Amino acid sequence: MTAYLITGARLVGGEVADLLIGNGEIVATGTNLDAPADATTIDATGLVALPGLVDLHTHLREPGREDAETVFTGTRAAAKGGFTAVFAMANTDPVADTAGVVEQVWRLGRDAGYADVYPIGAVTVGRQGTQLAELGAMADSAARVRVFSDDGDCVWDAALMRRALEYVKAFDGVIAQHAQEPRLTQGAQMNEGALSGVLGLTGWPSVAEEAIIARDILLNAHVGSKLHVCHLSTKGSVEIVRAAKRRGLEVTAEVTPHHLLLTEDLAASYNPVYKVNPPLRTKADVEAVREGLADGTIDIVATDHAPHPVEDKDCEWSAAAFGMTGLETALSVVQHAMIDTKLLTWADVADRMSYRPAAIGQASDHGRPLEAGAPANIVLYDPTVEQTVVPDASVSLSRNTPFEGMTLPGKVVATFLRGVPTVLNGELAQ
Ligand SMILES: NC(=O)N[C@@H](CC(=O)O)C(=O)O
Ligand SMILES: [Zn+2]
Ligand SMILES: [Zn+2]
Repeated sequence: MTAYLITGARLVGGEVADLLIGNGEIVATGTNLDAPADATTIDATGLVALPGLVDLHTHLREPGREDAETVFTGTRAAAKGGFTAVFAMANTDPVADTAGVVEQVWRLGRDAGYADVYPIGAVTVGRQGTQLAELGAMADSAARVRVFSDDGDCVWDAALMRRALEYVKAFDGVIAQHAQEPRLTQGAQMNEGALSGVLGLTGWPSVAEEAIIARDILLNAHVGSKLHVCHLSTKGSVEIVRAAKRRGLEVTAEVTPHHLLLTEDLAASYNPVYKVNPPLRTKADVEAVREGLADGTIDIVATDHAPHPVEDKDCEWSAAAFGMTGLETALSVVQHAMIDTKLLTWADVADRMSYRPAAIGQASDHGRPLEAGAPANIVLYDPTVEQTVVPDASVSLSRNTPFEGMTLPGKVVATFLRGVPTVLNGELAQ
């Protein structure tokens, strides 16, 4: 295994240091390190060194929709975005609701070698919302599932949600909820407000998200388990989570890069690339989720990378699939929305995109400070360059990025997974 000496990197605490990598680990950090003669030196002057990013919410689409993405292509996109671990959502075909399917996804990730894949198990059989899936069998499987979600759909039945929260206590699992009250969002196409009226598109009201979040926080307080809120998108949701945390109630929450940057106005184009669940909201909501992420109310950024093939997006708005890709652009969007606005520091970004998602998902090899003895999961990032987003430059199988044509700051220069480069000089290494 090649040893690497990374020189002159800026660590998240602000200090400039060298990092020596060998045998999959960080051997030493500091200056004038004693590198073996055959070590490959990487000049990281001017680059930020972050712990490998961890995405708690990725759609890899395999099995079933290999025309949109596979574990191989999705983890390549992850590596290009600086991620060393991704949690793969269960809304595949077949649904990841058994030990067999989650083990298959886990193995595909291991064989691809671009990022560690942690399968998320479905909460209910077939994500149908009626009967609990084999949560214990998935937890005990080789994939060691700890995060469960019916994402794409809400676990709407309060009794079932309660039982799921109770059940996962046995193995310290967490239920990640897609908070969407189905009766309030029937046929919903975009954020509900003045604009949805003008555009003639059925609205998805904020209260449909907030009502489920409030209910689940209370349910979880009642049973004493672990609740995680997926892709929180409204000002009211931030206020509910903030109040719950003040009261000492256990809940964690995520926001996507697109909800940190984009607003519902984009729907006026009727271009389905901007159609996503939950929908893009208002400027006030964007400001609130930024503040929530800055003050720790929202724990993490998660991409909700949701690749779709052209035929599912290149159609009339109401017929198009919900979802946007996001792995390759996540760090640049976070720099633009949160660092360049002085709302977060690089140390905060390490916290929101590596330490905390790894802790919530119990990915113990990941989310560790860049110190001697830690697995060498590292991203080297150049915050000084700018790039214009070109969908065809993506290594994902899908092209549905809402950031097309935007010029965003930053570039991932290198990604290391346990000491092996998955990205070098800004390109996939293998
Ligand atoms: N976010 C989306 O708009 N779509 C996701 C499902 C989901 O995350 O709810 C998908 O699987 O395509
Ligand atoms: Zn969802
Ligand atoms: Zn999702």
